[in-house]
Amino acid sequence: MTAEMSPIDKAKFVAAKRASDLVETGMRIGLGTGSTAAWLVRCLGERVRDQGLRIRAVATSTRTAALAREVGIDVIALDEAGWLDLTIDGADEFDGDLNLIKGGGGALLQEKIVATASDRMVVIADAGKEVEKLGAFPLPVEVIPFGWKATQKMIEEMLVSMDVLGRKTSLRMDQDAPFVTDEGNRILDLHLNRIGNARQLALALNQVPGVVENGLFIDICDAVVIGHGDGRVDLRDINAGTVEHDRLDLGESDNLFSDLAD
Ligand SMILES: O=C(CO)[C@H](O)[C@H](O)COP(=O)(O)O
Repeated sequence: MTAEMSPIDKAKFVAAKRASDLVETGMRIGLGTGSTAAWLVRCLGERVRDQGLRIRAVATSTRTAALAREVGIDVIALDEAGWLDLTIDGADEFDGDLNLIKGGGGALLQEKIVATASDRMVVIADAGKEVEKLGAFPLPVEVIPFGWKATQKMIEEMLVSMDVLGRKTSLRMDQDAPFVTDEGNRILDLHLNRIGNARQLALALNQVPGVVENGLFIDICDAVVIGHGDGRVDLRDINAGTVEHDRLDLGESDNLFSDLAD
C-alpha cells in the first residue's frame, strides 16, 4: 500500500499522524477540511476505536462531519461546544510567521470561525506549502450570491487602489455550475501572485459589501506540523519559539493507507 502513495500524500499523512498525538482525552477539538485534515480524522478515529480516546469534535464542513462520524468520532455543533481546546487543520500556504492562505477546499468561513474559537490552532501540511510570501496560491474570498458580480468589481477596484500586483479574480466553479459553500455562498479566487501586506489586505477585503470572509488567516495559527515524504516531521511552535524534529515509521500505518480519505 505504501508504494501507491505519492511523496506528497505520505507527507500529509505523517503530518496528520503526528498532530493526532496532540489530542488528549476530554478535549473539544476543531477538525479542519481537506485531504490532510481527512488523514487527521482517520488517525483520530483509529485512536477512538483502539485506545478509547474520548473527544468531542466540531467539524468545519459537512464533508469532514460525515467522515468523522463514519470513523466513530462524536461530532457536536460549535454552539454546543462553546469553545475548543485545539483545532487542527490543513492550509494552502503558510509563511514564516505562520500566517496562512486557506479555503482551497471552500470551507474557509467555518474554518476561520472554528480556529478562532479555539485556545490553539495547529496547521498540518506537507513541506511544499511553506512560502516566503503568501499569494502564489489564489486567495479564496467567500461572497454572498446576491450581486456577486458587483462585489467582484469592488474587490478588483480595491486591489488597484492598494497597488496589489495581480488583480485577476475568478468565480470558482464546480464543473458547469458555480461552487456553493456549506453556507450557500460563492467563492471568488484572487490571483495575486504575491501579497505584500497580508494583514492590510485581509482587513480591506472584509470591508467590501458582499464579502463574508477571506482566506487569509493572520495571527490565528500557533504551530505547524510539517510532513516530508520520507516520514520526517517538523513541529514548529511560533509562541514557544521551538522546532522539534521527529520521524514516523510509514510501514507501521499500512492499514490507514488503504483508503485515501479525500
Ligand atoms: O483550507 C482548506 C479547505 O478549505 C484546506 O485546509 C486546504 O485547502 C488544504 O487542503 P489539502 O490538505 O487537501 O492540501
